[in-house]
Amino acid sequence: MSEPRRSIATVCLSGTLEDKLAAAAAAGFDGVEIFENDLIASAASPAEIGARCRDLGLSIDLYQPFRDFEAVPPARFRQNLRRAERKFDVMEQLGTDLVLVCSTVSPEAVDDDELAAEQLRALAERAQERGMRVAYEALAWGRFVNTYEHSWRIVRRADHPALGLCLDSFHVLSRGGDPALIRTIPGEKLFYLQLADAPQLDMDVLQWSRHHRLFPGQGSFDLKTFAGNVLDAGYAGPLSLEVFNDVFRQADPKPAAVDAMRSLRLLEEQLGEPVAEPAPDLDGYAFAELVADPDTATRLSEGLRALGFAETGEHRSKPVRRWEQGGARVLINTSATGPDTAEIGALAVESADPMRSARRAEAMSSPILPRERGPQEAGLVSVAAPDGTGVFFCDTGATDGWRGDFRDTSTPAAATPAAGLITGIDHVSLTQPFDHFDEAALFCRSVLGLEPEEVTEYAAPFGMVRNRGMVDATRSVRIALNGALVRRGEWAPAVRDPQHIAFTCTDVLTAAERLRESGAPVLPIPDNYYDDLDARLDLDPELLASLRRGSVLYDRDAGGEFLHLFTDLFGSRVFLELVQRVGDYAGYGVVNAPVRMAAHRRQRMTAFGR
Ligand SMILES: O=C(O)c1ccc(O)c(O)c1
Ligand SMILES: [Mg+2]
Repeated sequence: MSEPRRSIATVCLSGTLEDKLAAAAAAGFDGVEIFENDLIASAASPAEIGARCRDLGLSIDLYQPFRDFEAVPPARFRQNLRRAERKFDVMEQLGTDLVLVCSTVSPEAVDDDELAAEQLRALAERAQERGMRVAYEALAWGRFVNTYEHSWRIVRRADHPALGLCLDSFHVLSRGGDPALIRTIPGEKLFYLQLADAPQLDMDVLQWSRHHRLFPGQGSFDLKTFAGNVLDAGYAGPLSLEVFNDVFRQADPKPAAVDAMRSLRLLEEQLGEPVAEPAPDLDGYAFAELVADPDTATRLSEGLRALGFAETGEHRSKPVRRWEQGGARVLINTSATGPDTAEIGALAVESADPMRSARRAEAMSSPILPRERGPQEAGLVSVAAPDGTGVFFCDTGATDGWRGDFRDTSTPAAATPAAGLITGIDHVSLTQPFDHFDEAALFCRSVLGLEPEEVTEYAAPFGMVRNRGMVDATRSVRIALNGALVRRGEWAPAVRDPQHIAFTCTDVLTAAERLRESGAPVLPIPDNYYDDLDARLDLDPELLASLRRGSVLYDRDAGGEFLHLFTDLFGSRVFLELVQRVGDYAGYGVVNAPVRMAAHRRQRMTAFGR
């Protein structure tokens, strides 16, 4: 397969037609499908739009959709032909030669393949006279034609060189269709390929299609097999994204188009295209960096010390200090301007080949961030996740590694009672801005090579929340993505977009005991929670009493158990967690998140009287 052309339907993106074209071009697409409504609302003439696209380096690969054309009575058919000629005029000015006709949903249409084929043939004949072609697409909810097999029977019957098929992965896979037969269709009859993923939802297929489509790799459709069959059949047109999605329709089109491009590259990679070097193996976190104002940083430092961390280094040129315990490393950067400010500025992962990680990121539409670098400082490479969090690729063991950027300040660690129980970073949890949840998952997947885990949705005090873990093959790097299911209202109490670092702890109950004695800022968990644990899980009374005493939360799954505790908030959104996985527990204690959220709300109310 030679490098395919990449195309995107304007319906995928938010804004006016001009906004959409600019975003598609900036993200590197070769072409667009112009959705009719976008053109109709534009003040630019079709010829001007055509010229704009040429200036931007975009071809117009398809004009769409032309609806309710076929299998109608003669009077309607004459009107439809007239309508088609007007659209051919538009296409001529745009400079495109392919129109998409989707299978009829009209109440006037009749169930007559012969008639449908005959009328489509007449349309193709008119198109051909004008140097154009018609791609017939079976909508999953088409009145009579709703499978690609059926649309192919009609196209074959019509037997006209200017009539072929448009295959859309959504319409085939949403109905559980078998894409294997695509391979039997001659490649020259496959005029166009539209790609969309979707989450597996049990709902009306039209609603599903119009609101919930996703870019490839964001949902659960097997697009690799689908697109592979289309290419194997000899299809030589563009790979085109056609994603109707309520969130993307209102999201900034520039990053959305970049995300779309990333999704196509990931799919091409799955199809065997060498679009990027493979993601190197990861081996845990090198560090996590918290950026805070000086006051909040002081409280964070005290919090880390209470958890048993020791300050071990000071950055040579930046206001950053290094804290460590076991394999857990946290940088505290005091460059934020307060008040009450702390956030996770960056994550750093151990990469088997940091430069290869960086090249892969660039190939996956995540440019390397420019970085100021002082003398004697390592050439660390980082990229930005969609939410702005920096991601560094490190080789901590290397002689010129990031540690050298710090002057050692190791003073004998203050003998904090909890010292020694923390061994590393288990996961980092990031709340995604509403518009970026699926984008973040795709970033983790395509750039970092993490695999997505199950999506969990739960009702929390301030709204529905989605959670999805992203994890590497050896489970050494886990990122927990969280996001609201609907855009958050103005009623926004408690913690906005919380973020936290979860440390691996060898014994959370002992840690809790010691932290309690030392007066560390452990988040208090109410009795109701423990009464319910007892009712649900019938835990050993002694264990239950220890959990309750230490404000330790508990969960279990098929693989094992999970004990965890949280700290209070530092600033308005950051907190820390100690976690202990017993056996093969795979989750993140999501079931306990609502209790934690309400507890943080109480903490904020007490601290600020609001
Ligand atoms: O939802 C629709 O109407 C619609 C229109 C054109 C398409 O290509 C499609 O897949 C769906
Ligand atoms: Mg389609």
